[in-house]
Amino acid sequence: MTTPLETAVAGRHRPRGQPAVDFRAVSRTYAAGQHEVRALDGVTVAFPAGSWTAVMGPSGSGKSTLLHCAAGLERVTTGQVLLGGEDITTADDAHLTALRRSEIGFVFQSFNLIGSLTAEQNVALPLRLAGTRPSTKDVRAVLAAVGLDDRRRHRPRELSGGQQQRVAIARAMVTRPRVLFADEPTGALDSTAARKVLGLLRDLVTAGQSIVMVTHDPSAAASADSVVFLRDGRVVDHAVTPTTPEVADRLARLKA
Ligand SMILES: Nc1ncnc2c1ncn2[C@@H]1O[C@H](COP(=O)(O)OP(=O)(O)OP(=O)(O)O)[C@@H](O)[C@H]1O
Repeated sequence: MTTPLETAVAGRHRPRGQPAVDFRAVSRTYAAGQHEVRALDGVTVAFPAGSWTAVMGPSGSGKSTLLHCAAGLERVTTGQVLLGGEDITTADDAHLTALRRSEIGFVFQSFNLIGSLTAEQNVALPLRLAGTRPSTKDVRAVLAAVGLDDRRRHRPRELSGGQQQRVAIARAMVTRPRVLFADEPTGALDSTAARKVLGLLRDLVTAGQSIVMVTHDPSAAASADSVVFLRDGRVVDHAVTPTTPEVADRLARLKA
């Protein structure tokens, strides 16, 4: 029998051997007065499909920039970013917008739900923005998949932080994205709610979803399949299924 989570993930982007996101010699610089800040400095890294990768590093190491470049929210200065094998660095703005709507889901630390809309209406929003008439069945299925079927008429203020983040994950998943990007998804949650959100992300990966997550929290990173460490805009370390103390230790060494 297909579980609600498997239905939410769908077979559209099941792993086909190629990375979900592939960075090839990517640099991103920003002008800062007379100077130039090199937020990403020749990053070559592949984020495997059907896998959950955490990105860690000291403050200012380029984590958010990497996530934004991967999700097509920001353009790279040099190098290539391939999303499901397609080079998005050459895409024009219209194509990039279309890709963002259909191929990418984004979850933020602060949930970013619309306060005047119910959970159901928030989840339906990406479909409306994409010009599709949302099917009540699809919206309910994805809310059921995150365990919030009984909260669909609630507005964000009537939900706990953890429930709001699960609505945000449902909203990101409703378009069945190739990659789910998460920027500190547990940063605003207490440890119980954080564990539940991390458990949900694990269930999504088990159902075939690709996830790239930025976090400062070693225990959140240890929930992922692998961890990529950045320092000064460069990939400097990589760990596969590390424990929380191993992640904390490697991070401490980067900050030393
Ligand atoms: N729009 C911008 N204009 C100028 N400099 C920027 C801009 N965005 C980021 N930077 C700089 O690029 C570098 C990397 O920033 P980024 O936000 O990617 O780091 P981060 O690892 O996500 O940091 P944090 O953990 O503090 O969120 C920093 O030096 C930052 O000041």
